[in-house]
Amino acid sequence: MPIIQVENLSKIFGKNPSQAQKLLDEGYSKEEILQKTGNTVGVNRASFDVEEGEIFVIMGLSGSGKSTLVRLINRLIEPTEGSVKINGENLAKMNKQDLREVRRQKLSMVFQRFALFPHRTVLSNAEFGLEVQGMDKSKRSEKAKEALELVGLGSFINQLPGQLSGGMQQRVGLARALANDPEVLLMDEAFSALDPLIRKEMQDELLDLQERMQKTILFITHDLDEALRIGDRIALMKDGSIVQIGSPEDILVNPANDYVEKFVEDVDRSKVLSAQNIMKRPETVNIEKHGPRVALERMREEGLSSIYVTDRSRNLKGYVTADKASEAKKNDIKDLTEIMETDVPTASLDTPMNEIFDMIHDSPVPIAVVEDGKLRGIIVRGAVISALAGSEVSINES
Ligand SMILES: Nc1ncnc2c1ncn2[C@@H]1O[C@H](COP(=O)(O)OP(=O)(O)OP(=O)(O)O)[C@@H](O)[C@H]1O
Repeated sequence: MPIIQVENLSKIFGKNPSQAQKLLDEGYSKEEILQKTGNTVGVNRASFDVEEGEIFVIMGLSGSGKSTLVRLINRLIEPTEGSVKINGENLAKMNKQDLREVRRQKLSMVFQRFALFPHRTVLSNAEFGLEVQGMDKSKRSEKAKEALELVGLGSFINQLPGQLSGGMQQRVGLARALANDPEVLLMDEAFSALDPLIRKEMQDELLDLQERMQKTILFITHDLDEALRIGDRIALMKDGSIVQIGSPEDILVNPANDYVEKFVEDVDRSKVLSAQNIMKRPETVNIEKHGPRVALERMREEGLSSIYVTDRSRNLKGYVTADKASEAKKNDIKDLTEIMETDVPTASLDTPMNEIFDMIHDSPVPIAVVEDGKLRGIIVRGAVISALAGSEVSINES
């Protein structure tokens, strides 16, 4: 079961939310609704699941509804419509006591401005959530120390926040949330106040932490690069609605509409896309069955100047060029092995685009994408160029 289930969730601020929702459903825009009714659309019928152990990013420009959505998820505000379930339990049905328990044990917030107490030590700040829960001193110290170790602050526990850099302060905030050992970390623009280099460092650290601890993380950001970098999946919001949910690659390669397309136009694709996103189904000949004559025919039919050679189980053996095949045919050579090149340019499914770009530059043949020795696809020059340029690319798996 997904750990968070959001269904048809709406929040409209103002005096007549149900009238506004009706207009929204009829297709009026957020702006028109504000003009007509004076109500503001916060979130409009959002639906998604967050699976255990994933980093789910909610991404959108300022005012698109991210914070409202997070506040609905921990029920700091009440929805106009729809539901939020945590581990299958409907938040709307919980009393205050249950809700407090959920916030404590299941969802921990990490904030943008760290929310640290300046006169408390790092350790005491990290203990804060546990202190509020009434955990005794020695136990909470132990847990807070563990969390501080995890974020690399083990030797700073007696410092005051003011003695630490911004990045380190953010780690204290993160340690405080981790000390609670929540099922889900809610991170609302958690890295937005950090300068770019530190921010990147924190992103790496979060990914690393995630790998070690398999936490479920709901991460809010207005920064597309950040979203693409850390998200397993991203929900892209505009005017309160989710316009697309998908992996970073999905969003780049198959933008759902003009808005998303425009949005991702300037992204450095070389960092996000990998071989599997741009490979296509290869034409091949079978080393056990075919000779130079068949290879040549196939290349002529498909307009290729070379063709990959595999065995019956698709293990990659090499390639032959049209020139060699035609010469072999003339000289009545029957065996592909005699004319086959075995020095093949290969990539794996997750080889990043920038490496492929470098490889394809001086490669006489398309790059072979290989997994466990088997040929999974090929990458032609044009696909690399058009993917980098952001135009349509075809995704084909063999
Ligand atoms: N308490 C409120 N009363 C009225 N309108 C609100 C309230 N809170 C948010 N809104 C409106 O709801 C919309 C979504 O705001 P929200 O803060 O969720 O966006 P956001 O994507 O988090 O933006 P930011 O990145 O600037 O925080 C905005 O139009 C905002 O003006």
